[in-house]
Amino acid sequence: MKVTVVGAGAVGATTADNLVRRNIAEEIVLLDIKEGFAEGKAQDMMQTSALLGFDSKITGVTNDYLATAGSTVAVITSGIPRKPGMTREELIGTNANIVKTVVENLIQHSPDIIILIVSNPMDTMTYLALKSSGLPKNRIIGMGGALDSARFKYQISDKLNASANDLNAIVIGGHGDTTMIPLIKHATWNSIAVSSFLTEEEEAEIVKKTMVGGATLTALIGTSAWYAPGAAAAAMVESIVRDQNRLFTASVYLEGEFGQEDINIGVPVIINNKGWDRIVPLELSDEEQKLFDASADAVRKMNDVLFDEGVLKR
Ligand SMILES: NC(=O)c1ccc[n+]([C@@H]2O[C@H](COP(=O)([O-])OP(=O)(O)OC[C@H]3O[C@@H](n4cnc5c(N)ncnc54)[C@H](O)[C@@H]3O)[C@@H](O)[C@H]2O)c1
Ligand SMILES: O=C(O)C[C@H](O)C(=O)O
Repeated sequence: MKVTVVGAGAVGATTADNLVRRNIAEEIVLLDIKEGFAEGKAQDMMQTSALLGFDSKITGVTNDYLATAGSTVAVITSGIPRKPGMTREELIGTNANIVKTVVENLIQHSPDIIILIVSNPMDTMTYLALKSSGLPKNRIIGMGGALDSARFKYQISDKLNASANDLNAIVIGGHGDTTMIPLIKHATWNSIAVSSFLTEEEEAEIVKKTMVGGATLTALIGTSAWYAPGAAAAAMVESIVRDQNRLFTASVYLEGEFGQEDINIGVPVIINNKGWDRIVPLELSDEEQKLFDASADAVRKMNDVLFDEGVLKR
């Protein structure tokens, strides 16, 4: 099984590193537009195999899509990350054309491919990948909710002094500082509602910290995060290639589900070898539905930019 990772920068290389060291795919191709960059990162990772004991093989290439032929999955991380003080949405001007071209190139050599979009603004990039490629909706998945949910669990675990592994908690909606919706009232600690251990103020603090999780790290590091994003992308790839039927929140195309249509946005889905297989129904309170609708409005506004700028035709 071959997996391609496009973009050998911080997130792409971390995704590839997680894939090789955990033997998730036999063959990984790391592709970047910067001459020699992916080749160097791939060699560096291969040189850890004798130390870590994996058998996967990773090859780096400079913009050579022939090398990606026959890939089962591709993870697209190519594009620019934000700097402190920026929003993810400000990246659209540069990243839209990169993502569109990369998708075209991938499909040309791997017509049956499942594509996982990481580049920001992720929900809009996922919508662009779907609309520009014409691929079946189940084969285009946006990675954001898996990361945001992991950050949500981290914040709850920190507050409760509990293991994050004992928590069940998801974030739905757009992958943006103001659009994501951490569902605190649905969160449980091994089936016990976390609300029963937290004050309203503590819950609000957890939700706020989760929503600005990416911005907080960007301010600290000077560029956006990569360890948890890479781990989240690799976990989703694993569920595809090992047909695990894991439940993640992911940005998928809605056709009336959750009261929305013609949009890619984060909802709970099952991920397996078909891509995203099905949406898992979830009852939202009136307040949660209102937040979801507002989040969809904001994502749709970003999607409109694609049409206004002529990247997509109506
Ligand atoms: N969805 C998420 O949860 C999430 C999480 C983290 C980062 N991101 C996004 O992922 C993207 C990458 O972040 P990063 O920190 O890895 O950035 P980075 O700058 O470290 O790496 C990006 C890489 O993309 C390459 N690239 C640019 N154009 C290309 C093209 N046409 N073809 C192939 N490669 C190309 C660059 O050469 C660079 O190596 C950003 O847009 C960032 O905002 C999303
Ligand atoms: O914060 C960012 O810009 C990158 C990514 O979307 C993240 O959440 O880490």
